[in-house]
Amino acid sequence: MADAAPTPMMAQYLALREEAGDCLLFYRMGDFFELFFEDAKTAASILDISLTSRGEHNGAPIPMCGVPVHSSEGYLARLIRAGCRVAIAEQVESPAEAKKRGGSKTLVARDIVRFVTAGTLTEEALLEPRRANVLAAVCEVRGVVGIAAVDISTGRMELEECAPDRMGAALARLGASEVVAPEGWDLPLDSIPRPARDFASEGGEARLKAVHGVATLDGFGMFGRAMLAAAGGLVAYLEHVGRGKLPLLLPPEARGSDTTLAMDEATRASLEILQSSQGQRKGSLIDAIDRCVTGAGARQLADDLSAPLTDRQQIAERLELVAWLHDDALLREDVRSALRALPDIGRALGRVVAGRGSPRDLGQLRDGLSGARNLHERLGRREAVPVLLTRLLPALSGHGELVDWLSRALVPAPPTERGQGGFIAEGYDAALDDLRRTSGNARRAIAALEAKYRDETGVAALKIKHNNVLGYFVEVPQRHADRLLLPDSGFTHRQTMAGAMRFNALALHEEASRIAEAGGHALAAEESHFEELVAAVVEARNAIAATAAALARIDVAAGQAERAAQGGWSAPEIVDAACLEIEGGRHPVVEAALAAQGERFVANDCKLAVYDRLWLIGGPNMGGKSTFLRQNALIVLLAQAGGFVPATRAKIGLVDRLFSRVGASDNLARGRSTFMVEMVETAAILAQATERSFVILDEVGRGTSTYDGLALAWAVAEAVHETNRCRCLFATHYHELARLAETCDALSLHHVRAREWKGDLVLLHELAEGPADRSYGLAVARLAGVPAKVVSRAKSVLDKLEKGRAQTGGLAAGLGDLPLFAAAEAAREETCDTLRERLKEVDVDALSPREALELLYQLKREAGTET
Ligand SMILES: Nc1ncnc2c1ncn2[C@@H]1O[C@H](COP(=O)(O)OP(=O)(O)OP(=O)(O)O)[C@@H](O)[C@H]1O
Repeated sequence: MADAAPTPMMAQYLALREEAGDCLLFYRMGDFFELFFEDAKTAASILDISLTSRGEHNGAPIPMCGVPVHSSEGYLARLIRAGCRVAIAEQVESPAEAKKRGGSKTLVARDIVRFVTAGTLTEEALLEPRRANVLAAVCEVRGVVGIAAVDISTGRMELEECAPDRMGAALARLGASEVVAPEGWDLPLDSIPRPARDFASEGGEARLKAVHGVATLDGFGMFGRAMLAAAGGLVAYLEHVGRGKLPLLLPPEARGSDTTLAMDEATRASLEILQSSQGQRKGSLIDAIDRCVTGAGARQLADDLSAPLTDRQQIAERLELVAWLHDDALLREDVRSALRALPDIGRALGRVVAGRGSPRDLGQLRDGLSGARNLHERLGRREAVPVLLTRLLPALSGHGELVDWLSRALVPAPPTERGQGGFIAEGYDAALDDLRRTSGNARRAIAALEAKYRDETGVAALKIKHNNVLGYFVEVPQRHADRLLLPDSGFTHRQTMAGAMRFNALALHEEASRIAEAGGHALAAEESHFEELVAAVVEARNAIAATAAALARIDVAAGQAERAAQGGWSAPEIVDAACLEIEGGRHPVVEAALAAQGERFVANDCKLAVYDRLWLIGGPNMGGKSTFLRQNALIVLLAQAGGFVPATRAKIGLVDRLFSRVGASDNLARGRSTFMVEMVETAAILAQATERSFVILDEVGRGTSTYDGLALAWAVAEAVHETNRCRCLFATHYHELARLAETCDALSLHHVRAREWKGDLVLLHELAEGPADRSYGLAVARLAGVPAKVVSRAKSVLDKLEKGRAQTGGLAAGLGDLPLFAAAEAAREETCDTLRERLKEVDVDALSPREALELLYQLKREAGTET
């Protein structure tokens, strides 16, 4: 049977559906957004709303679900969080316009007005106040990866270039909620393919110039080809989702890859910087640090912690500001309470520029900018102001005219809805005041009419009411209607209701028209004022964004100072030498968790130097090894982010790259076994750590058999010591590794202390010098509640094993005569050198093809046997 021709509505729907691509289609019908077919099934199951059906398509019922327009934001938020993207199809003409266009049966025209995607949100309700929302575009140009990233809720845009193998780390730092990349390219995980032609450097450059109305980008910085290509892809995608309308984009900043402390994805995850291993903010570093009083401050702090600095001067400037606010508690509280009152002007600006601003957003800009001006006055009066603050201060003022204008124009608390008017202040526009007066007078006149009609008719229950169908009308109870029904009563019957009758009257009609007319004109006047104010804000967008950024930076510093004061933290000293001297160091997250249970954290020292750069740390399970490793990495990170650190004293030699390989993190979701992940990450460390890096390695080799594990741990420790020569803390359960201290002169042995007392294990969480005397695995097992029978059986197995070890010399028995790592390397180098010598001697031109082949075989044989 041939398919029936689709109804006009179905045809319209299907065309829009096609255009929506892989997004869900929200199809506007009256007060609802409706979803059909597969979209309906997906949305109904995510939103947990009922799935119904409406009409038929090709003989089958069409699945349908819908959400009310007025509460659609909440539903959108849930769909976006579940990983969906949504195309919004609105009615783009009124039913009256449709009728005029094509007769009474004409379908209202609809069009996709916008795509809502995770990376392109601006609505307050859809965004988390304390988290940036980043959209990134990546591509590769001649072996260089370009990354463009923007937080369109605030317009901040940055461009970056890196080698292909550093792309993962760069994307991990950005933590983008959406990534686009050219189709056909080997796409990074979960990215959205976009047409490759969008990612052209010339096109990107032209787009950026057009957006910012400049003839050259030189004023913003130096941008490589790959950066511009990525920017092109980013702007093109934004044009696509906004249907040609671009959101707020501030001038791009180039972020050099060596200006920030490099950390790969595994390191970020294991240090739990922005989220805990469970994927929540609770339990993360930022959760333990963040004392910002504004959302913008919290977002800036997240950015700082994701990208600590490597420039000593810049770090020192941030620290100076923190110290200034730390040392003066009154000043700090003053600044914080001023900031606390300020609305999020960065995001209000984003909405206004994107064309989705409300009168409330303008009100927020007025309050935020005038608050910034006040803060400027207060801080500007101070003497001996830190360098960073003197640079930030000018950005806090300078909006005088705009603030005054907004203050005059707006009511104190403007509404979010602008359709109803009522946001322009009285006294701002005399004509508007007149219109309002007219409609106000007319309202009063209507009240007077009601009294008059009651008098004339003698019906005390007479009321003048209003609805959208009849407009204004007179209503009386049925039993009093007779008098109004008389031919000369002056009233015309309109409607009979159960128990009541409704009438019209000439005078009432006139007053009603006056209200309607004046009201309409008043709304139009307010609308045009709104547009004027929006234009002024758009004009000043870069300066407003600079104010928002300055406020955020001050909030971060004040928050860091507050955190330091609460925890007794200290200002780190940043130096160039490759040292790491921490006295009384603590782990901010573990310490807070212990404090919540009324327990005390034991502070520990760490003292690494060029001549003692690798600490091998042993000791019982649960003894605090991992905690110690991480706390030192976190202290480095916090210090280079420009904040105080949880230690009584810290002297930190600048670190270029930070690596953390902690615990056997399962990554089964990615289809790799625990051990494989461990080795991949270890390989990355060995390949990338430099003499300026800091590495923490926790139980490398644990994920495989004892011999393999020990052998790998041994070789990795040696390589780190001899080749990478970085500062490193290495926790291990292999006692045998202690023998490395005999050959590696910059390696020393340490352990976390424990004691057995009356058969119970007491963990002291205290770091001490020297090798661990023994392991306490069985005692820990008992502590954990492993049945006594099993523990005692394990004890007899252990006794046997230990007896065996005593006889054979143990696991590492044969290692005494192992040549040093460096010596072994040198031997390998030597064989390479003999080959090199042989090759040097060959006169290629004098060889016949046959001889050449012969020689090649011979060289290959030698290389094979010698290595
Ligand atoms: N310095 C400390 N002061 C007080 N308690 C601590 C300290 N360090 C660790 N702890 C406590 O001990 C627990 C275990 O610490 P951690 O995971 O660091 O031990 P570990 O030696 O690495 O153990 P394993 O070898 O089993 O991985 C922590 O969760 C914390 O409660």
